[in-house]
Amino acid sequence: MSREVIALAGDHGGYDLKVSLKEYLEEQGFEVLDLGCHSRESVDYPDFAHAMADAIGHGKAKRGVLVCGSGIGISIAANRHAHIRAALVHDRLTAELCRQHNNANVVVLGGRTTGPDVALDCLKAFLTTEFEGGRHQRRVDKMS
Ligand SMILES: O=C(CO)[C@H](O)[C@H](O)[C@H](O)COP(=O)(O)O
Repeated sequence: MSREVIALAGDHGGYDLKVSLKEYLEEQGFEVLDLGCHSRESVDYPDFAHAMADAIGHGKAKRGVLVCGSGIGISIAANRHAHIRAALVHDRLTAELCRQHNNANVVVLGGRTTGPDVALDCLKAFLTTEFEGGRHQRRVDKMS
């Protein structure tokens, strides 16, 4: 059986967190499409948000994880793409809700704002929580 591909990208502010999330995803058996960045050297977060949107838009992955310093800039950039529903989350509850109510296809974390243990908990919730559909589907449909 083929492994699910999870796309992963972020800027220098999220680099350390990206490394630990990548390790977790690989341990869990996911194939990680690492879109960079690949060091702590300063880069521009929109480049990585757009790379994520391209990867999902071209069917290379269905779900993705973005990280920057706060998670804010990279969320704004990613959500400029109509097919992306990127949710900046800060705890398990917001990570669950972004799936249950918003059918988020990208979870966003802040490497300078969220500790690694909480970030990992958010990622686990994002990966395992189903969209509830129903009234939420109607609202998601109205976004596009
Ligand atoms: O986009 C952001 C804030 O909205 C991210 O946190 C960036 O990682 C941050 O702006 C980068 O800042 P730096 O001073 O260039 O490291």
